[in-house]
Amino acid sequence: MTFKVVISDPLSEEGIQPLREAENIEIDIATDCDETQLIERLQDADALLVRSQTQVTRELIDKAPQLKVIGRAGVGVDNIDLDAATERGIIVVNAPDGNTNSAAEHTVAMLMSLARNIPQAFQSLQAGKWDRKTYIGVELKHKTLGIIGLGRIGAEVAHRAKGQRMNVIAYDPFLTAETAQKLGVEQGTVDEVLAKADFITIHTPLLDSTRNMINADAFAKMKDGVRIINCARGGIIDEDALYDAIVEGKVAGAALDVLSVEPFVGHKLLDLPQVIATPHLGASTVEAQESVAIDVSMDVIKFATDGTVRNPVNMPSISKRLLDKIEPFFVLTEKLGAFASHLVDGAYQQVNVTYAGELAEVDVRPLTRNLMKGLLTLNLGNHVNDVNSRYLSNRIGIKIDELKTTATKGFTNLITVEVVTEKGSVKVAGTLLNGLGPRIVKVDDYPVDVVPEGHLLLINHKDQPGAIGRVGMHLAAENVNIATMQVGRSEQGGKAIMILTVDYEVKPEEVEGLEKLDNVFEVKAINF
Ligand SMILES: NC(=O)c1ccc[n+]([C@@H]2O[C@H](COP(=O)([O-])OP(=O)(O)OC[C@H]3O[C@@H](n4cnc5c(N)ncnc54)[C@H](O)[C@@H]3O)[C@@H](O)[C@H]2O)c1
Ligand SMILES: O=C(O)[C@H](O)COP(=O)(O)O
Repeated sequence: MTFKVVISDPLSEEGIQPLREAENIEIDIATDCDETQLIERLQDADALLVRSQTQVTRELIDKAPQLKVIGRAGVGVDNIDLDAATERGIIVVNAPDGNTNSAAEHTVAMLMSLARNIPQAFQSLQAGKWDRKTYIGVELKHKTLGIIGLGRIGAEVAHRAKGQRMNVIAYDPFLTAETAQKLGVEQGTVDEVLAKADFITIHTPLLDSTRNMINADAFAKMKDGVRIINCARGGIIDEDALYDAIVEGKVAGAALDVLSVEPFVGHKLLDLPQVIATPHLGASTVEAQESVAIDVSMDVIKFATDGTVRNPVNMPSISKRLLDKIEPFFVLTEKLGAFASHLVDGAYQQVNVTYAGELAEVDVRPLTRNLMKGLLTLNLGNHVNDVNSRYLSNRIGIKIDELKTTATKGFTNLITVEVVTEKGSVKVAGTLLNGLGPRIVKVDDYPVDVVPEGHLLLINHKDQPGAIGRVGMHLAAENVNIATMQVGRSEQGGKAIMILTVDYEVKPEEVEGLEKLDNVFEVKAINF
């Protein structure tokens, strides 16, 4: 089957070459489309690739029925409705490293242009003037650069600023004293950065918590004559407050690559002679564009090939090292969840997943997401996947606990899921047998050895002579062939279970017939 990729913003031709060369991938370049036309092109699309221009709204996502991946050839994903994507189980990937250098270099270019009035001076020359007085600048050496957001780009800017012999003070909630020391940067609070800096550059994402963070209050805390650079995202600076601060003389100048609404042609800030601006060019270099387009193309190819990606945005990424350890267990976790889902009645309230043995040492969250996918699919359908299983569990109100233990009960690895519902609970344990695949080894208190494949019948009954025979006779009369049988009991003459593998899916009326047999308490049909 062909995997269709719609590209709605201009991407580097070299960068999308891997997609062109990939087998079974069809590319549809939809860069000239309006929204209605884009929705039409998305009807049979599996993936959508964008930059910052296309607004990937909830409405657009809702109207793209086959969409599985949204690729952002760049860093910022504020143009993509991540919640809507997650709810639909659509994985969003970006290219977090490909444009770091370009964005940092652009920031430095803006910093220098701002300090030396280069764009204004050139404009004046173009206007036929030789004005050397108006455009007197300031030096960077020994000035303080305040960096808000010391991630990939912020850190690169810090390196370069040190090269200009600037002092650097930075605030980032994740900045450790050790990293600050390594970068040669003073660590400060936001207020300290605002108060000490001669130049302030912003490198945070646009989030609810960063929207308008540089507002009138923040300007009031800054030095008089401060200069501001924003090559991150429009909306982080309150533009009216910046305008006022410049007009009042508090801020000596601003260099802006981004504003809250783009394109920002005609914005009032552009009328101020202290403002220089570029039309969102931070990532616009040949190198960065090729790199980010290759990164997302490779992730789309990976997704189309094995359903995994390297740079997920709406679920935690899994390092290669972790993936090597946990990948074999995905087949077990999904089946454990599916197995348990067939055994419980009532709305799920609590799910406890216990990991024992070799798994107790690693990050098991991806396995729990996969187990929840298995558990929810029976009732919610096939749109449940590893991306949205946590979201759907939260929405339903299921509390999930992950536990780790060294008590392996003789297995090298053991995963136990306990599902508590309003009507009761069930506990299923499974293991991955080296070379033999997954096995269910315990159902509630009954030790069993079941291969979770094909069509299973789980029969709760009383342990007494003839019970097995009656079930066998009944199924024979219904022409249901038994391939394997497992019997487990907690004590002689007590409650027991039979787990049968049968050749075909058992019909509901056949299940009802079994439940009418003497001393049969409950029958569940499980189909993998
Ligand atoms: N102008 C452009 O063309 C261009 C190019 C690339 C990236 N960007 C923008 O730059 C942003 C940063 O990119 P990056 O690759 O460095 O991302 P990053 O994730 O590596 O770094 C962002 C940093 O911001 C920090 N942060 C978050 N909230 C903060 C807050 N309230 N105060 C201080 N720090 C905070 C985070 O802890 C993180 O370290 C992107 O989100 C994107 O919007 C713009
Ligand atoms: O977030 C980013 O990666 C930059 O803002 C680049 O955006 P662009 O791909 O539209 O140039």
